[in-house]
This record gives sequence, C-alpha cells and structure tokens, in this order.
Amino acid sequence: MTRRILIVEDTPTIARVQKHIALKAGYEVDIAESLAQTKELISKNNYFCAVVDYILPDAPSGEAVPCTVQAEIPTIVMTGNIDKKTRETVEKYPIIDYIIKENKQAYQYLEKQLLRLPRNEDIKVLVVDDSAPTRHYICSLLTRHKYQTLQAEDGKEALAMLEAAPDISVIITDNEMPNMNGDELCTEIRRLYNNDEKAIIGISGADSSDLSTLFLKNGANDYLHKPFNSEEFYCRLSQNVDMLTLIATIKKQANTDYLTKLPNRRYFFEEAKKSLKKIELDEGNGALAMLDIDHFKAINDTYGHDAGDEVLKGLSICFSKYFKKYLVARLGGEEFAVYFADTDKQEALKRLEGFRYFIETNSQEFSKAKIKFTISIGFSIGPVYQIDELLKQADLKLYDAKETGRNKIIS
Ligand SMILES: Nc1nc2c(ncn2[C@@H]2O[C@H](COP(=O)(O)OP(=O)(O)OP(=O)(O)O)[C@@H](O)[C@H]2O)c(=O)[nH]1
Repeated sequence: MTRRILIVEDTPTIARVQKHIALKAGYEVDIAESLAQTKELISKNNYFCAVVDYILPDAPSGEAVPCTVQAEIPTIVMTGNIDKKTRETVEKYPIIDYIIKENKQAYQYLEKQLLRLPRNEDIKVLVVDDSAPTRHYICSLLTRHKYQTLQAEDGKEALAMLEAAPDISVIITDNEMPNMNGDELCTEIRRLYNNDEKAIIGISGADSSDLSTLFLKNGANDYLHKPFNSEEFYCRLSQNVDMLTLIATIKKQANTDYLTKLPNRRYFFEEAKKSLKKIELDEGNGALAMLDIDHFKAINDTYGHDAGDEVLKGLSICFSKYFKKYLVARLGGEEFAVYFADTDKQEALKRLEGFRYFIETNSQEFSKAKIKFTISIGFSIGPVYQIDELLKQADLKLYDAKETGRNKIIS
C-alpha cells in the first residue's frame, strides 16, 4: 500500500531534500509552498502524515500546524532555531514531533520518523492501568503515532489479553492496581516471554525511586515517572520498539535463505523438531518430503550460474505458495523440503504429485531463458519423531527416484 505524505515547505531546496527522504521511505509526495496550497491539497487528498514548516509567507506564526492537525493528519513540524514561545505553541498541538531544521541530524531524524510511522501500524501495545482516564490518555498518545492499542484494568486482565493476543509487543503498565500489581505483572510476563519478544515499560506516579528499581529488576525494559511529557514518552517507546524490531530482523535473517528468502535448514529443523514432539505425545505420524531439481548442474553449465539462481528463485516462490499451509525450506543447493505436521498420506502425496506435475508443465516460466526442468521427490511418513531420521528416510526415497528415472515421487 502506498502512503501519501504532504510536505509543507516554501524553500525549494529543503522541500527537495524532504521529498527525497519521503520517496526513499516509500511515500507518494505532494508539496505545498503556502498555507493556501496546504488547504487546497488537504481538501482534495487523504494524507497518511504531513511534514509542516512552522513559518510560511502566508502563515508567519505556525498557522499551517493547526490546519493539518485539525484535518487529523499526523503532523511533524519543522522549525528553525526554536525559542521558548514557539516551542510552547508547537507543543500545544497534538503533533507527532518537532524537528529543528538547523540540527545536523534533522534529516536523518526525519527519515527515521517517516520509516517508523508505517511500521507502528503493525505494532500492538497493551496499556495496563486501573484508571480509565490515564489509559485513554496513553492510548491517545499511541494512536497519534499509529500504534494499535489494547487496554487492561489490572495485571490479571493483562495476562489474559497476552494469551489471547500473543502478537502484543509492548506492555505499558502502571504499578498500583487491584488483583495484580505492575511489578508482579512484569515477573509473570518475564516467566512467559523473553526480553527480545516483548518490551515492558513501567509507569508510576509514586515518589519512591525504589519503584523504578523494582520494575527494572522484575524484568521491565524501561520506566516513566508520572506526570511525564509526551516527548519523553515517545522517545522511550520508540527506543524499545526499535530494539524489538532490530532483534526480529536479525532473527529473520538468521532463519532465512539469502537467495530464495525461504526458511533455511536451521529454522526448518527447529520448527519440525517442536512439531514432532507434539505429534509424539499424540502418537501421530511425522511426514516429510525432499524435493530436488533434476540435472541442475547441467542447467548451470548450459545457461550459467545466474540463470540457475533464477530457476531456484522462481521455483521457491511457487513452492512456498503451493505449500502455504506447511513448513517449507531450502535445505541447501537445489534441495528443498516440506514438513507436513500430522497428515493423511494420500492427501500429502496428492499435493506433492500436483506440484511435480505443475513444475513439469510450467518450469519454463521461471527464467528469461525459458529453461525447462523437472523435480524428483522422496516422501517419508510414519511414527518417526526424530527429524534426522525422517529426513534420512525421505532422502533414501529421493535417491530411488533419481536412480529410477527422475521426475517422479517415491514414497
Ligand atoms: N546457480 C546455483 N547453483 C547452485 C547453487 N547451489 C548449488 N548449486 C549447484 O547445484 C548443482 C547440483 O548438482 P548435482 O548435485 O550434481 O545434482 P544435479 O545436477 O541436479 O543432478 P541430479 O540431482 O542427480 O539430478 C551443482 O552444480 C552446484 O554447483 C546456487 O545457489 N545457485
């Protein structure tokens, strides 16, 4: 989805830099050079956010800011050297942030904010407080920055919500609450989830500095003392969300094959092992297929390594779509695997045969050189709960498929 941004700036060089940053961050860009143009563009378009210059020829006292804010466009204000009066005026409005243009890092900071906003739409934050007005205030700060919000009145309710929505990434919690306090909630969350899965920010109005220590010792990542200003709130929240996002990216990279973007061998083994443990308890069947491109070396030798890569990438896209419900991976080279948790043998074989036939008849579509190729498949199913053993059995079947003519499934 493309998001539209309104840049309000009367200095063409600055507008150009901002436009470049916004385009790089994936936005469609409109530029207004005056308050009048701003009003006109707002009346015609929907904007995901706006970057607004505080002083314009027809708006010398920041009049463009209420204009975008009242249109409910999340607004980042760009100002020259900010004095106390301007700062107080800017802070009156529910803006996302203000950035001082003269600051060396201003444009890097703007880029960060423009990248964060779309990302925030996918981030769920649970606000835990027994005071409804406080919950609503914190949620209003969060929605201004496009976070998804959930609310709980105490620690017990928060735990139930975490169970129901495991994709909640940040918990902002008060301390003094009925049923379960904030520090007890932290301990309980840390018993269930690691620091790299969920961030906790403790909030309290109590004067004791012991409370921040208590929160942090019980597993909170950060602490805010009430009343806090919104800037500090956003800075601490962004830092924690950035940390979670970074860890998630590193984890994803470690689990993904660099060429095909399919899960890699490591991820496949870890996930299949977990699933086989569950299946063993129910005395079900483990099932796994190994797929291998026939005569792939000849493809590389004839068309070159890049064409070989193209084939691998094209096949991988089809493979992950065709086996969407299942765990798939590139094990290495031209070898792939599908793990079917507890499955019916005929059902799995029907699906695999469908895929083999699809490749036989459509493989030429994957490469510019229209390279035709086929795949061989080895399939293993049974009360086998060790991934290495299941893989070994499927590999032997794959070997049989290769030995007996290729382009077939042996089970
Ligand atoms: N283009 C490309 N080639 C790769 C990659 N990884 C492995 N290969 C090549 O894949 C080929 C595998 O060849 P072989 O193991 O001899 O198998 P094959 O030619 O497919 O023959 P059969 O499996 O017996 O049908 C080798 O030439 C490897 O260099 C890769 O990432 N990209």
